[in-house]
Amino acid sequence: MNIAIIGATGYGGVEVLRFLQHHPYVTNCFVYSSSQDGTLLSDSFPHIGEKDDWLLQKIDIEQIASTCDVVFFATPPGVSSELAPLLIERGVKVIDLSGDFRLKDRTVYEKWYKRRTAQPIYLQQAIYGLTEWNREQIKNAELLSNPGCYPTATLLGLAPLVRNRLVEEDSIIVDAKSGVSGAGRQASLNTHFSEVNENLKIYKVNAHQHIPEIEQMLTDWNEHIRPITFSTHLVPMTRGIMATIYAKAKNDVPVNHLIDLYKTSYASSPFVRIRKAGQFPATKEVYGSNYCDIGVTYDERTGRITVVSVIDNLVKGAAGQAIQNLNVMMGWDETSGLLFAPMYP
Ligand SMILES: NC(=O)C1=CN([C@@H]2O[C@H](COP(=O)(O)OP(=O)(O)OC[C@H]3O[C@@H](n4cnc5c(N)ncnc54)[C@H](OP(=O)(O)O)[C@@H]3O)[C@@H](O)[C@H]2O)C=CC1
Ligand SMILES: CC(=O)N[C@@H](CCC(=O)OP(=O)(O)O)C(=O)O
Repeated sequence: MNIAIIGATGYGGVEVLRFLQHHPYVTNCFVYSSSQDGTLLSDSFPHIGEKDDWLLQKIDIEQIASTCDVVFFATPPGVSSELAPLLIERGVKVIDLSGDFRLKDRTVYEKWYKRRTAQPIYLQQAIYGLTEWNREQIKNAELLSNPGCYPTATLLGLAPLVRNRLVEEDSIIVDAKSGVSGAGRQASLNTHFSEVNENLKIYKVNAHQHIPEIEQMLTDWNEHIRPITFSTHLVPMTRGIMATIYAKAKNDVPVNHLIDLYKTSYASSPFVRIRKAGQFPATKEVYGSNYCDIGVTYDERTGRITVVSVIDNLVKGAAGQAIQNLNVMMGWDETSGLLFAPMYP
């Protein structure tokens, strides 16, 4: 199988290549760039090593469609909504890491992303790739919309509670933190060293573009869910997301029941690991891996459940989940090319 990566000079794209170069069913990866064609990808990223195939090529839809079976987009908003339809029309499967096809309602996308949406026909065709909860649909996807990093951590943490209607529908609060690689490779004032180092910042308060993506999935699971409070913070670390989630339980629920529920919910999901009672995951415990680790508890005093969900934003939150989805789309073992332990410390 031949794969194309558009946006390979970015953090998400080069992570896709890092995993695919050792994938058992992928023969070749070709890399494309809108600004650096003619140069070697290893000039930008020496860590991946040199290979002639990784000469960055101009984005030429006909050439890509005649060479590749699947195309990954790891590009900023607005790129895949233009280019992906041209590939789909030519019979090529697309896996999009951007938010262009995630929101089904055009007006919601335009409000939160402040830009024009993709064509409605493709929004309807796109399958949302939260692998653990959408495998049946993903199997038949031609256009796969990979979830955002914060939504992945948040939705995996909330799914057992919301799907089983255990929490008050208007009580969900998510306090989320991300490492700086979540903002991509492009330098900016907000992400340069002196702004981030020894600092902790809240940003996009009540205005983060991942709010409607999370609510869309939650209301699919339980139509009574009300708008959530969702806050994002930038932390002086390179990788990692921690979503700390609070919700009011409808009834008292012993911690051991909660843990059993989470373990049962994810029994067939090799990349979700549930901590024992009283234990909570840290971002380093998933660093560089495709795992989502979850800890959960109940506070009898307040009647609230606390869930802590951690991922590596570039792996389970982007490239790793995208490859997990490729595996499901192709009927391969879901873990192909992805089963390795996190790096620690
Ligand atoms: N970073 C993260 O943790 C996550 C990112 N995402 C999403 O994945 C996508 C990629 O993110 P990330 O890798 O971090 O971003 P980066 O900024 O690191 O990389 C994006 C790449 O897109 C390419 N690009 C820019 N403009 C265009 C264009 N007009 N046409 C084609 N290619 C273009 C650039 O490469 P070149 O100039 O060579 O073409 C650039 O290297 C984004 O949509 C992001 O929101 C999703 C989940 C997590
Ligand atoms: C730390 C940081 O800045 N993170 C980014 C994640 C953006 C992202 O992944 O964007 P889409 O999912 O919308 O494509 C943010 O909070 O906007």
